[in-house]
Amino acid sequence: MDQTAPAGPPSEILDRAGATRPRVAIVLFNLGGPDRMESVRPFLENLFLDPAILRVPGFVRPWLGRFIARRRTRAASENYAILGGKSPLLELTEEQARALEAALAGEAAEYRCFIAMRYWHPMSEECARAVAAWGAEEVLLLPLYPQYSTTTTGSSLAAWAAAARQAGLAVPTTTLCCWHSDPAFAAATAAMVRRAHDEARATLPAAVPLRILFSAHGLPESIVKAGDPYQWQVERSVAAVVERLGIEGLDHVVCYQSRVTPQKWIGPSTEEELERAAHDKAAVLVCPIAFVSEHSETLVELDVEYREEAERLGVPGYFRVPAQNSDPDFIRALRGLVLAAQGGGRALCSFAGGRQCPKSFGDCPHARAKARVQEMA
Ligand SMILES: C=CC1=C(C)c2cc3[nH]c(cc4nc(cc5[nH]c(cc1n2)c(C)c5CCC(=O)O)C(CCC(=O)O)=C4C)c(C)c3C=C
Ligand SMILES: [Fe+2]
Ligand SMILES: [Fe+2]
Repeated sequence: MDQTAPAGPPSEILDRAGATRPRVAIVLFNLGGPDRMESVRPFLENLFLDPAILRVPGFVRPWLGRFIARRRTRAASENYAILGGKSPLLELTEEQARALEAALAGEAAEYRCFIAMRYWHPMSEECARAVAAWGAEEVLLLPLYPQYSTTTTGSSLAAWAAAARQAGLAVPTTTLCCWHSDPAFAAATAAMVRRAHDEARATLPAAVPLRILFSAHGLPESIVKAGDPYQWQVERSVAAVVERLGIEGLDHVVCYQSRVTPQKWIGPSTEEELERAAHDKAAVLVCPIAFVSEHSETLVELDVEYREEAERLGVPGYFRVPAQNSDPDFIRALRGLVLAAQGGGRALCSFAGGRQCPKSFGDCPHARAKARVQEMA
């Protein structure tokens, strides 16, 4: 993806009244994914060499990270082969970027979205150079992870800080660390859940109960015990969506998918919840709650692997809520987050220069968790 922009001086950007408009770069973070089959192994190496992911002493990491990546390559390659030989994550993020720019057109600032993937291109270095070349006067860091984890947002922000320094990018920077309970995000997600719930209900016999499995990416339990706020924030997101749904007696549960290492991960696992649903003779509606784009863990793990498992177990129905992608209500929610951050009305957490998280974003125990990750690096 070519993020380079013709770099004109900021003063060339005028609003309708002829006044200058400040240039604000919005940096969208996501994990990234391989762009062809040959990239699967180096992508996995980047992932498992990250100290935020593989928490072992630094002298072991290069060897162990490459070893785990090599062992994981086959299973991951099979998944990307199902998706046509690459991850769709970059294209979907580019669509989100263009949709968000369109939603912000006509505002008092000139907004442009840039993408920084953590483990495959375009990564932070390339992105920071493009932001500098564009002549950004302000930067807003917006992770496409609603919940903060040291393994995702924390790792991306650390990579960005190093890349921005290297690119000589020294402009005021605001960080939107997490938006797990943002009312517009919750409302957009609830609307998607409701549509899928109604469709599922319409195809099921009245006697068959329907249970919503809010399925989030899992984490090793040790990371949560070390202070990572992710699980707590996932629970907050689910509570906000369920409240918005307002369905009395809604049968729902939070569960965790995508375990990839042998340690103990947080639970219950999505597989365990499929077993429970089979036992209870309940159909399931699976709602991804920590991903806002489709990718291998939704399109393969949820749509192929867990679906087959549900059939094998005799779960009487298996349905899925799509990821947000460029859903207009979701893009409007992102727009609201950007404007609130720029307006200073809901200035952010400790990452935003020591200011407190606003109440609507909940507690923000990130700084402590972040410090621990840096100690391990
Ligand atoms: C110890 C390993 C991993 C942790 C911890 C982890 C956390 C985590 N990941 C996401 C979101 C995504 N993960 C994706 C791919 C992916 N993740 C891991 C491992 C860990 N993730 C691997 C090995 C892979 C590669 C795919 C595979 O081998 O199965 C992706 C992108 C996938 C794509 O198709 O592009 C996303 C997105 C979250 C939200 C999270 C913790 C909060
Ligand atoms: Fe992951
Ligand atoms: Fe925060």
